[in-house]
Order: sequence, then structure tokens, then C-alpha cells
Amino acid sequence: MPWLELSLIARAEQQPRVEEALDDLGAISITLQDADAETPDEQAIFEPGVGELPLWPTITLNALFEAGTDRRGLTEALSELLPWLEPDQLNFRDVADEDWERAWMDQFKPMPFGKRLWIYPWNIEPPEDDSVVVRLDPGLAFGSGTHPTTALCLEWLDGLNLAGKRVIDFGCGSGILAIAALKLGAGSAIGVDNDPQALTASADNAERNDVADRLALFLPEDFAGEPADVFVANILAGPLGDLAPTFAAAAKPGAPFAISGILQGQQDELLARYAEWFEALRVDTREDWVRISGHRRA
Ligand SMILES: C[S@@+](CC[C@H](N)C(=O)[O-])C[C@H]1O[C@@H](n2cnc3c(N)ncnc32)[C@H](O)[C@@H]1O
Repeated sequence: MPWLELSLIARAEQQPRVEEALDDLGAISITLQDADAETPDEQAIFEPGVGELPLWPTITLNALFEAGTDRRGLTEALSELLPWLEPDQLNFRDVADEDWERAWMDQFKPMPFGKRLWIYPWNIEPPEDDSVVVRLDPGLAFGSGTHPTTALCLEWLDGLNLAGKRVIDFGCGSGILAIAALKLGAGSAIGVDNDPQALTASADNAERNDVADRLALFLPEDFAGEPADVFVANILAGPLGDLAPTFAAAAKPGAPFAISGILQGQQDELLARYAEWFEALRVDTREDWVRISGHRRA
């Protein structure tokens, strides 16, 4: 089940706000349809941003998220952004791969993060200079650097001294954070994801960046072992709350840690929960998104 589709019907005047909320929550693709359409011609799919806005009175919005996205977390986050929404308006289904899902990759350009780090699409040759470059094909996994939460985590990694460190990236998606850590000097990294397709994408990207021998990849149920020197997790607020004890066990005393995937407004509950195991907590934001960072208590 490579993708999770979330569909909901909105009135025409609600559509821009719903679309913005779905986008903020990390939807990889959003398409629109006339909710009252009866014939196949009338059911044509409309891609926002292409052509004119539809004038239908009621609109079905179909948003695609990566497989493994937490449905409950998504429902909660959407209810916060759109308080008028009833949870039973939301329909989830698993959908298969299709080529059009990669169309967004045309938007994928070289991007700088922090002082040294660059993310390059795999098919663009980087210049030969001192910058630290990760060459990436996210494939069908989340994590190209274009999402604010990924950017927050990349900038945080860029600001650390990672020389020789062992890093855990929980919810690794394309492997972008783990591979960036390795390119920034980490000695080894562990990527964990509950979507097997993400682990495949991470392995392919590690090969592409000549770090495969230093990156170990696990499903959550297979993940155990020595706590790490540095811990990063970019998932949604719901699972971040649930997984706090697991993360605490996976970070050495004193280890720098960062979590993201948190919407503005969701941070206070997580700060309270994480304070049991982590200290020197701080909050940084980008657009509507939050990163919490700090250190594992000694
Ligand atoms: C928002 S993406 C982050 C990808 C990448 N690390 C980045 O920063 O761009 C979250 C990833 O976490 C994975 N995920 C979600 N819930 C998880 C869980 N409970 N355990 C492990 N992985 C999870 C998803 O499959 C997805 O690949």
C-alpha cells in the first residue's frame, strides 16, 4: 500500500483553506473533482494551480500522503486547522503507485540548508567545491527537503558537530536526514521506518551517496541496540507523543535530539511529555511547522 489517500467534500468557498491545510500537513498531491458530477466527463480531475479555479458548488478534494501516515494524527491535525470539519467527512483509502505521483519531482531543484549542506536532485551534477552535497531521488518516499519539517531537521543537523557520531533517524522516509548526517561527518547512522518502501528508497539513496556501508535500516519492530549520540525524528505529533519513551531509550545521556512534524499549536503537549527525558528544550518554527530540540537528560 504505497500511498494513503484522504478525500473530503467541501463547499466552493472552503476549498482554498482546505487545500492549504492539506498542503501544510504534507500532502504530496492534491486533486479536485466536482462532488456533484454524475457523468465521466463531469468527473474530470482538476489539478490546483493548473488553469482556472473550478466553479463547482461542492468539491471533492483528494490528497495523497505517504504510506504509513498516521490516520488518527492526520485527523486530529486537520481538525485543529479546520475546526468546522467533522471527522466523519474524512475518507481514507490505500492506493497503488502511479506515474503521475512523481510529477511533483519537476519542482525539485538544488536547495541549501544551514551553512554547508545542499540537497541535489540525483540527476543534476553538483559543482566541485567545499559544500556538503546529498544527491537524492526520494522516489515514492517522503523527504526531498522541500517540506518545512525536513528543512528544520536538515538545518539542525548542519549546525551540529557530527564527526564520528552515531545518529538515529526515526521515520527516515527517503533517508535524507540520515544520509545528510553521514555526509556531514557522522561515523554511522540508523534509519527506521514503518514503510518498507521508505527503507528501499533510503538504501538506494545511501548507495547513490556512497554511504551505504555506514547506514543500517530497520522496520520499527526490528530496531533495537545501542543508544545513539544524536537522535532525530520527523514524524507527526501523534506518533511523536506515543514514541517518546522509545526515543528516550534510543538516545545516550547528553545526546542532542530533535523532533519535527509538529504543527504550530501542538508543541506544548509534546514539550511537557518530552521534559521527562529531555532537557534544554527549545522550539524553532518554519511556516506553520515546529521543531523541538534539546538534549537527553544525563
Ligand atoms: C514526514 S516523513 C519524514 C521523512 C524524512 N525523515 C524527512 O525528514 O523528510 C515521516 C516518515 O515516518 C514514517 N513513519 C510514520 N510513522 C512511523 C512510525 N510510527 N514508526 C516508524 N516510521 C514512521 C513514514 O513512513 C515516513 O516515511
